Amino acid sequence: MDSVALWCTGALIAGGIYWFVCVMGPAEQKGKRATDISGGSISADKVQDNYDSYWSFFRRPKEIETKEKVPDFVDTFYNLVTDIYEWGWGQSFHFSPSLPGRSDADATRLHEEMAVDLIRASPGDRILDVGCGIGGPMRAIAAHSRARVVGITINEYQVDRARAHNKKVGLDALCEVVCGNFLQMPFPDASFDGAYSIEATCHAPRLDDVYAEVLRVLKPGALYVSYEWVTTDKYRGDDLNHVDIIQGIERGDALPGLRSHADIAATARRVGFEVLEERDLAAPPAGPWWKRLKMGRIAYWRNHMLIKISAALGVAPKGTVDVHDMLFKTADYLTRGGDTGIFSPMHMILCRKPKDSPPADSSA
Ligand SMILES: C=C(CC[C@@H](C)[C@H]1CC[C@H]2C3=CC[C@H]4[C@H](C)[C@@H](O)CC[C@]4(C)[C@H]3CC[C@]12C)C(C)C
Ligand SMILES: C[S@@+](CC[C@H](N)C(=O)[O-])C[C@H]1O[C@@H](n2cnc3c(N)ncnc32)[C@H](O)[C@@H]1O
Repeated sequence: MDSVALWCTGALIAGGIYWFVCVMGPAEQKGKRATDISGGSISADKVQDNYDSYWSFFRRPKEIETKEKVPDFVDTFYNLVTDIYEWGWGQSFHFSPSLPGRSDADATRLHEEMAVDLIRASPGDRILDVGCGIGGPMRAIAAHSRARVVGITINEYQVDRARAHNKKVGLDALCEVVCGNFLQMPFPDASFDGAYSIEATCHAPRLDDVYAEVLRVLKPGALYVSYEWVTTDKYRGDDLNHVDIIQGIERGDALPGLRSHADIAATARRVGFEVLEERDLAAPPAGPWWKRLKMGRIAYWRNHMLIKISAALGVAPKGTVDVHDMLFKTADYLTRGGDTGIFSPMHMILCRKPKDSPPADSSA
């Protein structure tokens, strides 16, 4: 073998090792690899059909999409994206302000701990996580506060992932996960000492419905904090660029319609909460939450190639390439939402259930 051939063989072997160890191996989250990407609870041969039916929700005029259909559409979305999120982002499916000199993992954890500090959870309290994903926030919050956390998600696949992670890190005694709809929760009235929702209630077709359910299951005097996805006061409905960005965010994130920051406190009061504080956690001097999205562009391209190869080899389900492509475009809309300042994923509202709150009307 001459020296050129030897060189090429060496380079190929080194490249292959790099590929498997650095690229296929540790993605954002240890334990998830490109080869593990599935369609959640959807069988591999149905992923493409489900992706197509996800899009049909947006192709029809809004009026004929009833609010009853939204939870199923959201469930389909999370079957399609959960593995890609976990692989490419981590176990917490939300944003956080970037913190100079701190890692993304630290920024994420501090943003989660702030939620549970705001509701003043103590060891032994029973706290509700409304829309818990695969439980990244739940585990950080249980470890930080020693409160018992019960999470609810509409997506069965997320329940399995969350339970597996809880067990793996020895937090299954503090963390419980339930599959259900947060618009009709399977919990008795006044059964929680506090509640939080992190970037989840934006999926509710009517915010009143989820806030009223949270109010029902809280004990009188208990606190609830929510990080809401909203349009800010910079958003102009007559600016075509603004409308394009917001519609792009809605399509790529399974949102039945983004709400204005001005609607959040009004809704909380309407259902019976006292509003203690309201603040956009993305407002200056907070570091840009979208910085992490911008910096990920090279990694997205690498991910795209990996998914294409996996799909071509029949390892990843057909349709995964389209799902990844949709997320790639969504990252751009979200970044534009951040750059223009017309969108915030962390409009924080802190509420209290009044001490003298009457019991929910069970005859209604
Ligand atoms: C709260 C919600 C989800 C917020 C974020 C966790 C996700 C929003 C957009 C997602 C992503 C976009 C680009 C993907 C990239 C192309 C891929 O290679 C790796 C995963 C992404 C980075 C992915 C990760 C999660 C998001 C940032 C919504 C749904 C209400
Ligand atoms: C973007 S994820 C955020 C998850 C989690 N809060 C986190 O930060 O990691 C939104 C979550 O809301 C859940 N969700 C959306 N609509 C729901 C509904 N109607 N009932 C229950 N969960 C719902 C999704 O299943 C998902 O777990």
